[in-house]
Amino acid sequence: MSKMIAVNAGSSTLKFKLFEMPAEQVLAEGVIERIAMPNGHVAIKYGSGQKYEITTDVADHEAAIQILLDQLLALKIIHNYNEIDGVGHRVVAGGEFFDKSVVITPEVLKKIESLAELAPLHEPANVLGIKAFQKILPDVISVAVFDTGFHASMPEKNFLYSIPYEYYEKYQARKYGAHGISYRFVSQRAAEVLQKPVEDLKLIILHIGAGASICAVNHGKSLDTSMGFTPLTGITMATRSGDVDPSLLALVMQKEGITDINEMIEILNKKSGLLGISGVSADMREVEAAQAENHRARLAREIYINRIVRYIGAYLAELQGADAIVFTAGVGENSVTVRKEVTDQLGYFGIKIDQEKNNVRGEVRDLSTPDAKIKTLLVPTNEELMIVRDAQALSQTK
Ligand SMILES: Nc1ncnc2c1ncn2[C@@H]1O[C@H](COP(=O)(O)OP(=O)(O)O)[C@@H](O)[C@H]1O
Ligand SMILES: CC(=O)OP(=O)(O)O
Ligand SMILES: [Mg+2]
Repeated sequence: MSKMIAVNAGSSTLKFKLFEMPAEQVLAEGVIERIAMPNGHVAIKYGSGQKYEITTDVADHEAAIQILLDQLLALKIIHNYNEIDGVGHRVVAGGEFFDKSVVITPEVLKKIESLAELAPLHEPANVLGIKAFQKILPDVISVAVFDTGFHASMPEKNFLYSIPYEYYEKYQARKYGAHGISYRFVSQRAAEVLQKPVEDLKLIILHIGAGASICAVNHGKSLDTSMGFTPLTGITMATRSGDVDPSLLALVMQKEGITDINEMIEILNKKSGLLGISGVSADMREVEAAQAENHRARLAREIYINRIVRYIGAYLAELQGADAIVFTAGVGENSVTVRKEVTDQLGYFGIKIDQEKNNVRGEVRDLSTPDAKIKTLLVPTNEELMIVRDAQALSQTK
């Protein structure tokens, strides 16, 4: 028996689960959310039902990692870091270099650091997490589990952009997608709910959190996904723009006196999406609360819903139908109204949910009406379980 921890740094959150392995028993789990936003929040469950919760501003991911390390000891979840026998880290971008989970050696870490431009909001936080744990546990196995790995199955016609081919050959300029750890978990869990082998299913999974993307999963494999070279494109997100016409950037830069393209891309990453449209918040809960009186908050939600509907339509065409659409991640698991408003627009395809069944948060559930042609499922994601399983498997081969 051993204790292994899974560390999952998202754009607005740091999540962790400490497992007893190989039993996969969760000894403690927690989330530090609203990182770099007002009213950050820390919630940790541990022991026999104990809870630790505080509201405190969390400046950045470095501060979040420090809170995690401090609370592991302060709450006596462990008495000494040496009780941890292995660490698994979510790493968002593996490029074309990593299509599978790997043990983090100094060379691997260097390679991950060099891929930062493929996930500018995430990779630096992932690297911080890796280094922080390596510092306190230098002799313990540490494993990287990549978000892009699941999308290695995408065919060329889907991952290539319609730009000169030589850019792909020279710079691997292509779509990589993200949220693959989540898609791997959710597609398997959805297959269990549908009581069919995943190989027999066509699924459209909506991973909608602060970062948000959609994946067309054909026979258990990623066929296409909405995020691109970086996790910036696709649908509207908390602070990210999703798809925009790049020509627009030249105009905005010229008018606003922005001379550095990276500054412009940072605006698309950090000041756009729900935040940029509504001017209220990046947090869907606050945008929802404001929409009754605030036109721009309402508009932000309408655009958010529209982009999801648009991609579902595209993926229904690409997959030539689907067995189910599946909601997951922060918004997908918790927002009854987003699920309602998305599915309300998909009746044409035979997607129909029961509003009573939909009145739920964070539980596995089939939301469909009996006459729905395509099912709608709610499947909470569990990226940490996927991470720890890979860490455990690699620790056996070490
Ligand atoms: N009850 C809720 N209603 C609507 N949105 C919610 C609710 N609870 C959480 N969220 C949204 O979930 C998002 C966080 O999603 P999550 O997947 O945990 O984050 P990350 O993308 O950082 O991994 C936040 O932007 C928050 O607005
Ligand atoms: C890739 C990505 O956007 O991740 P998250 O949703 O965790 O921010
Ligand atoms: Mg996430």
